[in-house]
Amino acid sequence: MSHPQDARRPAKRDTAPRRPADPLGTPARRAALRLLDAVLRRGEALEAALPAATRAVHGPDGGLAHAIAAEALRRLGDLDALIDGATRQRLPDDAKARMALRIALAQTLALGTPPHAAIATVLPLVDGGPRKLVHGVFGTVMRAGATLPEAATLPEAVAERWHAAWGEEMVAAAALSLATQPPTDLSLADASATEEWAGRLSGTSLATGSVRLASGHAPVPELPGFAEGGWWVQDLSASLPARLLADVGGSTIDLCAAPGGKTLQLAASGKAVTAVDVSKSRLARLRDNLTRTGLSATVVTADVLEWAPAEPIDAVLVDAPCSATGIFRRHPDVLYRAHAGIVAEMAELQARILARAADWVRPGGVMVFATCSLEPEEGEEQLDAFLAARPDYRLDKITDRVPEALQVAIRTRGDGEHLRTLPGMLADKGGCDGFFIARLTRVG
Ligand SMILES: C[S@@+](CC[C@H](N)C(=O)[O-])C[C@H]1O[C@@H](n2cnc3c(N)ncnc32)[C@H](O)[C@@H]1O
Repeated sequence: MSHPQDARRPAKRDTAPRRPADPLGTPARRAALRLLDAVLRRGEALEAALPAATRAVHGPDGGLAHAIAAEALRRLGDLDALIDGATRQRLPDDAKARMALRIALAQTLALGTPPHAAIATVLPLVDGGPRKLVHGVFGTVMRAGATLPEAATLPEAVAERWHAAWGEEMVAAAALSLATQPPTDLSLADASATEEWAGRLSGTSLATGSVRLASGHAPVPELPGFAEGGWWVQDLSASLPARLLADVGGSTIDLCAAPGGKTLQLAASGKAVTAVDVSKSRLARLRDNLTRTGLSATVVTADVLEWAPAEPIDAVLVDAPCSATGIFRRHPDVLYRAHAGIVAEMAELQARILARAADWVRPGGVMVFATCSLEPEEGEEQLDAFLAARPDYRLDKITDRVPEALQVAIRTRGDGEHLRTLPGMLADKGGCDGFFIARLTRVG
């Protein structure tokens, strides 16, 4: 509604200096800058920051911005070493000039963008600022014929943490896999058709019910079988928790279920599954996945710290929220967000969820606990604390339930076993995500 006095007011002059229109290609780089800023300064997840950061760009530019930001994060340590080697005074970590250089160099050195296109599209990001410096440093790095090392440099804090937990070899394997585009694993709705799907998709199979596609395949929705719901994307490691429940009948609750990779697996094996998650948006993706695959599950939107089933249950899968450092190959942003404080916070939440879920299982029933984390606090130490607090639970032996390709991940603890997948496992076949998984039976 207009104000009655509007007519008498002089029109407000826009005195803010106008930015010249961006040249072609720059909006994608501006969006990449917003993404890096969201992850590195505000600690947001790259995927969560995408909608806001790419709102102003069109068509394939959103995908390009995502690819540039992900590659810059994957290679951040290496790019920064090149930048620091070409500047007399160290640029602050969050300086716009450093961000612009990371974006330009990630494109030329990792994505194959010609240098003149990479720098021309990035310079407008520092208009009215250190344009000359950015141009000069980029030129120096290019003239020196810089290339990226075979293994990526991990953030120092992460390398130290993992060195202390898993040793030098694991850190070297993680650095190598960070530099490599991971393959895509698919879980199949019909495990008996594994060979057929491997053939149709030109993939290989490392385990029944799973097909691996080398990186560089067509976009997922365009692959044969996506529309008809024959499979869904899920790393081989992530398929292990549901495999451990294959022989357990009766009612199964998939706790922290969205977007539903494990719910689909459980439903495909014929189980009556209740999928519980607190996130409405992630559950919407779970519902879409159920519709696409023609599988069914009861879906509950609830906070598991408040919700409880009406009756004792036969099996529960707790795929608990965690730091997600085990999936750094696909989500390199976790390496910059999951600091020690987050790990401790997540470990505490997991302990609370486990304690609740443990009370719902009937004697003789089974609980599987899983996290996609490479932090012992969210795996081995969590299991130790649980077993110390709950003498009514026993850690099961799992060898018979684990596909041969991943038996290398089985570790013994007392009379039982758990799974610890690490970077470096299956390295010659494309590797696997980092997971901790334990199966426990309620004996009391
Ligand atoms: C590791 S992800 C689950 C992945 C899923 N199981 C799959 O296979 O696709 C963890 C999930 O826990 C959910 N979550 C976190 N805190 C929760 C809570 N208090 N109650 C219910 N769900 C929660 C998150 O929304 C997230 O979807």
